Amino acid sequence: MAALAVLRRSAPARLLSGTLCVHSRVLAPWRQYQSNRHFSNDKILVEMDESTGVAVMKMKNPPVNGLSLELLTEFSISLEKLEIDRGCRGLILTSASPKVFSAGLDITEMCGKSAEHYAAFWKAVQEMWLKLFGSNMVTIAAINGSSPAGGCLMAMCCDYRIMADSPKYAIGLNETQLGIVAPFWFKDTMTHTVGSRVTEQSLQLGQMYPAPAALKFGLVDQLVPEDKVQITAAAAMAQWLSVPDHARQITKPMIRKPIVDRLVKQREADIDNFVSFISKESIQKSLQAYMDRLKQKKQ
Ligand SMILES: CC/C=C\CCC/C=C/C(=O)SCCNC(=O)CCNC(=O)[C@H](O)C(C)(C)COP(=O)(O)OP(=O)(O)OC[C@H]1O[C@@H](n2cnc3c(N)ncnc32)[C@H](O)[C@@H]1OP(=O)(O)O
Repeated sequence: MAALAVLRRSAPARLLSGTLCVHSRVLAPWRQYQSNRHFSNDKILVEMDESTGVAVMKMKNPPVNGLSLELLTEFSISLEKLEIDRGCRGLILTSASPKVFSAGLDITEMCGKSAEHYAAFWKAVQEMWLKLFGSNMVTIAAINGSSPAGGCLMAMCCDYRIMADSPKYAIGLNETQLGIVAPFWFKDTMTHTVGSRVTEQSLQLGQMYPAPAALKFGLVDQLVPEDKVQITAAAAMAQWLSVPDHARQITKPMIRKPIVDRLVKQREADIDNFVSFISKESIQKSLQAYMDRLKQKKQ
């Protein structure tokens, strides 16, 4: 059975093998899911349209879709299920909460916890990135609200980004504003999306771009009225899926595999680096002060 699976694995799956070895389309796992082709965990809701082969994945971690360990774990499991399903060709990633796509990493996961917890958390962040950035499927981010830091990272992992056209919503890698540093693979993802010059400036300043500015820099590909984000994502997906899968799936890793491999080669060192950085007293103080500022903003 395992040998058969290897034989039937698609070429791109082999190209991305290593940590990303789940991309064969040899199973029919919808039989494992509910018959209505919806499946849901606490933090992730997936609706699969069998007629189009498109899955819509909604993050649902109110109030701001903080990327907690639980959400990240459920995300990776759900994505893996879709990845091995031959009937699923495209993924639209969006938020179940109005106004926020994702507030990025859940800061409470990085404050006042043990080294073991930080290591497990960071491994889950890496896993999310490896799976989403390395996906064989067409991936479209339907950004229906603000999307700082880890939220921006998730959107940038996708092949195409559609954002709600409102200056109220901003997107960017704002880590330096928190006194922390976007790791090299966040930086690589942004460079891949908008190029070196914009990335250099954005990362140093921790710049958040209102939607119209994000469009100008190519951080997002399209702006549409808020109530048209989902339907536009579906239309864009249909266009992407009009390209034969095999050709598109061989093309995508030509660009992405070297970026993926950089992290794969140094995953453990990257985890150690994160744990040692985030455990520093000065960094803990910065994060705590940032959380206090977020809370004060409301008063
Ligand atoms: C070596 C490498 C080292 C480190 C690398 C680490 C990389 C880190 C990546 C990250 O993603 S860090 C997270 C950065 N995220 C942010 O800065 C976003 C902060 N949040 C906001 O800007 C806003 O909340 C918003 C997303 C724009 C939404 O605004 P809104 O007005 O709708 O909500 P409000 O601000 O009132 O927040 C509601 C509630 O949620 C709490 N909150 C917000 N963001 C986070 C978060 N990222 N993690 C945890 N909690 C968060 C906020 O405090 C409020 O809580 P309260 O109701 O209890 O007051």
